[in-house]
Amino acid sequence: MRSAKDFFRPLAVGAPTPLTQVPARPSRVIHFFDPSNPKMAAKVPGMVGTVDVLLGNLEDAVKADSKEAARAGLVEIAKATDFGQDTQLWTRINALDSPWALDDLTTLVTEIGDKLDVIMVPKVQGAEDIHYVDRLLAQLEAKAGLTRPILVHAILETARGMVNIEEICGASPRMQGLSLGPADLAADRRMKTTRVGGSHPGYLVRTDPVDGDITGARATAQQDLWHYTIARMVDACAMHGIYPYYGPFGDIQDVVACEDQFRNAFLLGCVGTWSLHPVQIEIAKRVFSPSAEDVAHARRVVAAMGDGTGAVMLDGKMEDDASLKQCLVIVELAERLSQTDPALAELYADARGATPPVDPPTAPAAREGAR
Ligand SMILES: CCC(=O)SCCNC(=O)CCNC(=O)[C@H](O)C(C)(C)COP(=O)(O)OP(=O)(O)OC[C@H]1O[C@@H](n2cnc3c(N)ncnc32)[C@H](O)[C@@H]1OP(=O)(O)O
Ligand SMILES: O=CC(=O)O
Ligand SMILES: [Mg+2]
Repeated sequence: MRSAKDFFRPLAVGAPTPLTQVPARPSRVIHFFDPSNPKMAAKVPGMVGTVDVLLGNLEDAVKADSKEAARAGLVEIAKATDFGQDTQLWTRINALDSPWALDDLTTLVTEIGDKLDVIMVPKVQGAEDIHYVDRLLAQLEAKAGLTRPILVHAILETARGMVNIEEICGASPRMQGLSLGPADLAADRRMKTTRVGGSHPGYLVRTDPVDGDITGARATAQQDLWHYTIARMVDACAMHGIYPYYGPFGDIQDVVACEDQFRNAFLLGCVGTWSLHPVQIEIAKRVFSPSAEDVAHARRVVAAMGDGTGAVMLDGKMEDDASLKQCLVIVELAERLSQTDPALAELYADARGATPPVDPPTAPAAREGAR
């Protein structure tokens, strides 16, 4: 364990000073591409500005004999591309127990460290994995003369990683966030599924039999296999001031279920998700941006709550300090997204115009009468 006084000191002489807060940049959609695939690589420059994050993937989904080509391809793309202010460049390196991880880190930080915002580390098992990457990154940053620390994002995709989730989140000031890795996590937990994310028709609840007739018609409802895991991840991230993300949704054609899964994660507190195919980009951007209706309602509550204390009635519902805090989450997110997304800025400005007038705060005497 490091002393609190040392936590924000660089881990190598000449390395940049660690950040005390994770920059709050939009990351609704983390778009994966394989830098060794010429067709995908060619599309990357044209995607700048259309996604919040472009992620050059070096790990799973890149063939073993293409690992070096993917790494070299990413270096080439990063050097040749201006990512502008609104699109970040991330990478997913190979697993720390693979023969490629060390070369991934060494090459990427020394060659394109000034362009890389976040390094995603797969199959993180505990704080020791983050400590290893943390020190190595500091040495490489010092060697490369970087002035800004590269942040670290861990994928939650082993049972051990789940058990150690809090210590992973708090292992380094570099920690930017966590993503759910449902495919590897399902395998590691020995879940009996064969899908990449999403739920399963066999995971359901059924209503009780009527008059003891167990064979009669009984409604069932499919449940979310990932509810516990996502909720756990959201709490751990919130506690440590870092960001939670859904991960891959592998059924590219089922855009409807993809949207549902993303929305569940958004409602539970995730800030973004991965897109594996261009068709998932707009879904992710739409779902992880609050709706105009929610923003308009949240603004009404903020206006109605005045100094933020006490209770008021709005549309027949009680609002108070706690519901105000929820509304502020929505309003602040809308304002942040408006700074980088002109279409959302317009949408949310229109929502302001459409906002119905706020009822005057209910006077204590009137509230008495309403009881
Ligand atoms: C499960 C655990 C994990 O680790 S998930 C993360 C790792 N997996 C990935 O990163 C997968 C990334 N995506 C892909 O490899 C492809 O999208 C897969 C799913 C294989 C589908 O590819 P394909 O059969 O070519 O799709 P398609 O014919 O519909 O493509 C249409 C055009 O779009 C392109 N495209 C496809 N995916 C991307 C992408 N991620 N980024 C940029 N471009 C993409 C295709 O190359 C194709 O281009 P064109 O029209 O032929 O010029
Ligand atoms: O890497 C992602 C996963 O689901 O596994
Ligand atoms: Mg995985």
